[in-house]
Amino acid sequence: MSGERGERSDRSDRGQRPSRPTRAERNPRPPRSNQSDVDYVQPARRVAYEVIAAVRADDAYANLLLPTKIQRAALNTADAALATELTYGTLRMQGYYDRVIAIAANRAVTAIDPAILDVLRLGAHQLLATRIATHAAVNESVSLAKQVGSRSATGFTNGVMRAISRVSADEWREQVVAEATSPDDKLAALYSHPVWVVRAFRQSLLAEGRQDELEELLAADNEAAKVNMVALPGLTEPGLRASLGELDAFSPTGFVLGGGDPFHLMKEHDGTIRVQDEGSQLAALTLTRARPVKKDERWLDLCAGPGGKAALLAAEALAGGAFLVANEVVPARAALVRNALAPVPLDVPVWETDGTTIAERHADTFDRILLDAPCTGLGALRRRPEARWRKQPKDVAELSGLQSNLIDAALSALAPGGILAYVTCSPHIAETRGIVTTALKKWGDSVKQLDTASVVQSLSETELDLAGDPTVVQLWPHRHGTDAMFITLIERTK
Ligand SMILES: C[S@@+](CC[C@H](N)C(=O)[O-])C[C@H]1O[C@@H](n2cnc3c(N)ncnc32)[C@H](O)[C@@H]1O
Repeated sequence: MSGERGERSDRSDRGQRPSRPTRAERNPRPPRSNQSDVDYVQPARRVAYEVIAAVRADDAYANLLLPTKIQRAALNTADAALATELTYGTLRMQGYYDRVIAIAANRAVTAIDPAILDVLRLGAHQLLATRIATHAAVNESVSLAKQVGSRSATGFTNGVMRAISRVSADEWREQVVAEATSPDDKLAALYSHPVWVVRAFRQSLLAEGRQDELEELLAADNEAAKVNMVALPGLTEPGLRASLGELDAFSPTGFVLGGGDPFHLMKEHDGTIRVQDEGSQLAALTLTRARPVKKDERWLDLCAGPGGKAALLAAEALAGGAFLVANEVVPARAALVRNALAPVPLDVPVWETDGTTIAERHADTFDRILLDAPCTGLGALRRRPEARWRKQPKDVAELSGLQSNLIDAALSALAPGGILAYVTCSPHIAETRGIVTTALKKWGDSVKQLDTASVVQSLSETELDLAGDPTVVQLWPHRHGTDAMFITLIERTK
């Protein structure tokens, strides 16, 4: 598609470091009353396009870049919601839309100019998953193509968009399924996940005897996550959660925000309420409430950045009379931990050491350790729309080496009788049960797994539907409405 690789408009954004406004932002086109004006791109669509392009070209994170773009473009509430839906919807369903585009364009998507492919992905989303009028979706996609591609790209975009619009969403699903190369490829296509992720999820569900839930799980990843918040226990009024939203089904500290800007609320309450997934709250509380806290216990959050769980641990340590240390190897993330801890009136040192070396100076020291391990994040795909396309099987292999070293270090740093909570926001077997099995083998009768399911059930507001071996708890978006957090408690016996 050489003719489409022409001059691009100013795409100076660099994703994670949004700094200079783009030319379009500096000189926004005023809305025109003439709908047939093919140059006009509605600001919400432009913002969505710019984020999608920055995610592809600059490895930007949509959840960080989008709010900045929305603010710069001064979008009103309705347009901000539209830009968010278009961005997240397009990025999540990118794998599916690429299959549709390949059929409609009669060429592999790898043969399409990436900037034009972004235009087509955004256009396909509008045609197949929104109520946006066909003419608006087609015309504005062509306008965008004109601005980011060459003259011939305009005709190409027009042709592909019209081809997509001629067939209903249901018929497209049939065509895409007909081209799938295997049953797993069919699931990957329909639910827009990479095949290796589909297989990894099946393995995780299989470990619980719940493999029949696979399609439900894949579908749940494509739903927008609710805004879940934590109210730090002991630092907020008991009735606050109910006054701000709906109480969480399981977490005794959480609620689903009823409306309004969560960050504004967070400021208003001096950081004692903050955005936090319900599963993350359960993970932190599983450690702090596994058994009654004795005064002066020593706690460690080994991989604390950006500090969401550290803040909850600190509130619980304050209530129980324990000491807490937080550790985070990346200095910028350690700064975020300090910010997260600021609302809790407890002196929490924040160390910046490599967690794998923690036992060199602090062996046999801590009564409770949270190891919320660096992981692929495959359990949080609802909230990180592009993550599924960015992660690769090799990431699992790399991370599992680090996870094994961290769990060993954490077990060495536990005092005899102390408890480790090993947690990941990934359900991948290699990052969860695999890591734990290896550590248990290595440590023999010096450690034992605890009945983690009983601990989680005992602190939960209502009973959770948990399956399989009770020494591990796997939460799921489709079953619990949480991220797919994995939690297990291990006690050091000697
Ligand atoms: C899953 S995140 C922790 C999330 C955190 N518990 C929270 O709730 O906000 C894992 C963290 O581990 C950090 N990390 C990675 N390797 C590490 C190491 N060797 N030692 C300590 N921290 C590490 C990462 O920078 C990342 O901030």
